[in-house]
Amino acid sequence: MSTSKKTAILGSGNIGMSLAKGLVKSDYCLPGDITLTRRNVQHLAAQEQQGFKVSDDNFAAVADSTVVILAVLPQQLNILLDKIAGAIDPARHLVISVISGVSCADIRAKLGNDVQVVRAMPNTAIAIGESMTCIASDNAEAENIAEVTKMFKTVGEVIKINEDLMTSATALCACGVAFFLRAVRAASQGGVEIGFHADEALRMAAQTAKGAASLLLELNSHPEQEIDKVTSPKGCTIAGLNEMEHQGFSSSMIKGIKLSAQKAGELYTKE
Ligand SMILES: NC(=O)C1=CN([C@@H]2O[C@H](COP(=O)(O)OP(=O)(O)OC[C@H]3O[C@@H](n4cnc5c(N)ncnc54)[C@H](OP(=O)(O)O)[C@@H]3O)[C@@H](O)[C@H]2O)C=CC1
Ligand SMILES: O=C(O)[C@@H]1CCC=N1
Repeated sequence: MSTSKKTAILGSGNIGMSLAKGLVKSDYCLPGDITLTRRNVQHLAAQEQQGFKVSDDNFAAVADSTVVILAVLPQQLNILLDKIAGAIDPARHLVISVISGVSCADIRAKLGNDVQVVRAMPNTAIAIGESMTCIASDNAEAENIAEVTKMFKTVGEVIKINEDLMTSATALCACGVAFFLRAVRAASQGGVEIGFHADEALRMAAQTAKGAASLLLELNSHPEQEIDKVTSPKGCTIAGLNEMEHQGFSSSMIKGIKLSAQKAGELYTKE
């Protein structure tokens, strides 16, 4: 990949914008290095004010870039690929796709067999540099994989996985943000029931969740190891925890993740 940071983010919705914000916040590149596209370009006025280039012309955005990030919905992809195919130069462009359920081979089938494609599965915490991003490719050169890893490492953690695990990564890490947020919301609702105002309950639940996750990451320990330290014999933690398990807490999380992974693999229809 060229050392140029000129990047086109095609499809600047929730994840495309989160990525753009994160890359600029981490000083990976400048707003002016990034062209954001969407069809309703009027919604990008604020980003234009911040120095990003904005456009509804995907072909021109690709022609002006070396890195092309695909960030539209799976059902919007084929129309987009048909539009940009003529602007892609395999010798110049690296294509990165964050789209769920679409393989590198699916993208090459539309853009040409020589195009190097890397799939990346970030999550919305990328906007604040806290993403868990999984990357995979079946044909990109080591140098390009290294550059994509560097890019996403500026905005969180990166793991390289086999492409056949990308739909699983989508469920666990990308959808996972929503799953953990719902858990935090539920905890805060419990907090209101036992006496706290909603705003303080939410703050308390969120910081507690952050601390719990940090224990695992910083001590490299297992959840049950840390849980054992909290559950005093005959105490209130084990009483609450066991009641949650009787109500299916772990089971519902596991079943939800399995269904999400299955659905992630069914989002794209080849044409
Ligand atoms: N949201 C998330 O947390 C994550 C999402 N993903 C994946 O990222 C992709 C986008 O998801 P998400 O951001 O949630 O969806 P959004 O609907 O928020 O974003 C999609 C964007 O694409 C734009 N768009 C649609 N068609 C075109 C086109 N032809 N040219 C340019 N822009 C276009 C839309 O704007 P307009 O209608 O104005 O064109 C919209 O802003 C999906 O494939 C999803 O699987 C991956 C990881 C995490
Ligand atoms: O809900 C979705 O389909 C996308 C993919 C991962 C996160 N959001």
